[in-house]
Amino acid sequence: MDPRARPYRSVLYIPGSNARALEKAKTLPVDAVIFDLEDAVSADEKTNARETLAQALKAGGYGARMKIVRINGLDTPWGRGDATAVARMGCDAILLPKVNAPEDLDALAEITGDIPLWAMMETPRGMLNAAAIAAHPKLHGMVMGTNDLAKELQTRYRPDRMPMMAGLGLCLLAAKAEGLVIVDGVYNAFKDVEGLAAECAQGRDMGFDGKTLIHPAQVEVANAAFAPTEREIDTSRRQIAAFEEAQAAGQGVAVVDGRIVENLHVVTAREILAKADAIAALSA
Ligand SMILES: CC(C)(COP(=O)(O)OP(=O)(O)OC[C@H]1O[C@@H](n2cnc3c(N)ncnc32)[C@H](O)[C@@H]1OP(=O)(O)O)[C@@H](O)C(=O)NCCC(=O)NCCSC(=O)C[C@H](O)C(=O)O
Ligand SMILES: [Mg+2]
Repeated sequence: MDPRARPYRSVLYIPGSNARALEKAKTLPVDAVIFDLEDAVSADEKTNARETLAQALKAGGYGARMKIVRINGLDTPWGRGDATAVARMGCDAILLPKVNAPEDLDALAEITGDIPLWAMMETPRGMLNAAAIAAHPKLHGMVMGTNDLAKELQTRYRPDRMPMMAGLGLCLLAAKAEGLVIVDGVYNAFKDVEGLAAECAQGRDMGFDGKTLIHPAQVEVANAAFAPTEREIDTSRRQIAAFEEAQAAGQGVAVVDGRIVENLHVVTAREILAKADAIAALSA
C-alpha cells in the first residue's frame, strides 16, 4: 500500500514514560502518534518507559491513529533492547533517530524484520545521504529533526528557517523521489499559535505531508494547515470536470479561472480530493 494514502497532518510526540499523556492521546484528533523512547525520556526512565509503552499499546484504544515508536539509537545502551521489545509491541512503524546512512536502517531491520521503518533526518551526514536513505526498501517515512539539525549546524533560530532550507530541501527531494511520507520538524514554542501557524503554512507550501507536534494545543493548527482548503477542493472538482469536458471535445487543455488545466493538473486535483476523502474517513 502507498504509505502516502493516509493523512499525516498532525504527528504528536508522546513521552513513552508519561502514562497520563499516553492516555490523553486517545482523545486527540491526531493522524499519527510518535511514542518516544528517545529524547523525551530521561536516562533513568528508559527501561520503565519501554514497559509503560508496551502496556499502553497492549491495552490499545488509539483507533485509526498511526502508531510509530521512536527507539533510541542502536549505538546507545538502550537501542538494541528497544528494537527487540518494540518489534513485539504491535506498532505500525519504528522510527530510528539520527539516521546517517542506509546501513543504519539495515542494522535495525536485522532486528525488526518486516516492520516498516521511518527515519529521523537530523544530522548533516543524513542530509547528504538523504537520497540513499530514502531508497532503503523498508523505509516508509522521514521525520525532520530540526532541533538536532540546528544544533549540528550551529544555526540561530529564524522564523523563515533560512539556515534549514538546504537540509529540508534535500530531504523533501529524496522523499518525493521515492514516494515516501515526509513530516516537518517540531515548533518548540508550543504556546505560540501564530508562530506555529506560520511555520505550518511554510511546511505545507514546501510539500511536507504534516508537522510533528509536542503538545495537544498544536493539533488543531496543524490539522487545518495540512488539509486541503474548501477553495482547493472546489477548484479541483471544477478542474477535473472542465478537463473531462475538453477531452470529450477532442482537446488536451481546459481553462479554469483563467488558468490552463492539463493532465498533470488533473493528477494533482485528484490527489487533493483523495486526501480530503481520507481525512473525512478518519473523522467519520
Ligand atoms: C512540553 C510538555 C512537557 C508540557 O507538558 P505539561 O506541562 O503536562 O502540559 P500541559 O499541562 O499544558 O498539558 C495539558 C494536558 O495535555 C497532556 N499532554 C501534554 N503534552 C502531551 C503530549 N505530548 N501528548 C499527549 N498529551 C500531552 C497533559 O498530560 C495534560 O493532560 P490532562 O491533564 O489529562 O488534561 C509536554 O507537552 C511534553 O512532554 N511534550 C512532548 C515533548 C517531547 O516529546 N519531546 C521530544 C520530541 S521533540 C524532538 O525530539 C524533535 C527531534 O528529535 C528534533 O531533533 O527536533
Ligand atoms: Mg532529535
